[in-house]
Amino acid sequence: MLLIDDAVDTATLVARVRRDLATDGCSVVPDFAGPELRDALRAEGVAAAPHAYYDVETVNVYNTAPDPSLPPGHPAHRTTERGNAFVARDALPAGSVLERLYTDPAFLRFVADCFGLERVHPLADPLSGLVLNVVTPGRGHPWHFDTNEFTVSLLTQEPDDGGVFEYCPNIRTAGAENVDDVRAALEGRFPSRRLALRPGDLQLFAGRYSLHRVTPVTGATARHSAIFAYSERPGVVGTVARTRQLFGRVTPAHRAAEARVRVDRLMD
Ligand SMILES: O=C(O)CCC(=O)C(=O)O
Ligand SMILES: [Fe+2]
Repeated sequence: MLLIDDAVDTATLVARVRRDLATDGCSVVPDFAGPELRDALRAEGVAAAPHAYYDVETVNVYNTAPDPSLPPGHPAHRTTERGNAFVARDALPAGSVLERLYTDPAFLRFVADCFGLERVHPLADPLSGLVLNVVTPGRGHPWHFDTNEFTVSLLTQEPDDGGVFEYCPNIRTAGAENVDDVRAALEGRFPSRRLALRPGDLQLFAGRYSLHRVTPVTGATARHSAIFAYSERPGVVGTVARTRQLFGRVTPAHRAAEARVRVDRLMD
């Protein structure tokens, strides 16, 4: 097993994560990666970061195009600049700890158990399944919902200051957008939580229902986090449009597969 030590009482850990996810949509396993792995992960992030695709994009929390037909005051009208940048999976070296962890069968089992799923699969997407999220000083990752129902992430480098993960637990559901609450959150009038993440901490998060952001990074050090995306169905590939936005390019696999997994009718 990679990273998951046989000595770890996985059943107890999974039970705790499931409780956290049920109540908050989020759970953190502190020190998931021990000191030696932390150094390797940090080095992998630092080596990969120059490959990040920078394009300051104007986005709303749903990552949707402007829609004048929505009523005035709808949170979709409110836009900000997305200042973070992603390194695509294919820019990480083969055999990296991140790549091995992402596809490790024991880790897949652990993730599936934590989210109460029969199985999870690494995405078939050559770019977006495993990414490094790079937030350089002065930039942040603004409030948004994820397209994926759940993600797993691992902080590989901590900023000197700022760069805090903040979220509004389960502010929307599969059946209800709750736009009044979302608007209140964007105006700082809705309860949120802040996570004090340290390098090596594993975060399991239901990001489709919990509005979240990374506050602007200050100081000299960039914030790096590895984001692991999984799907319940094998073969999931992102859309051409979204892939181009995130990485500035697409692959033949994206052109070949414009269909994608949808489990609800929420805005993107
Ligand atoms: O980097 C993080 O901790 C959060 C990233 C995130 O929310 C995302 O990539 O959708
Ligand atoms: Fe997110």
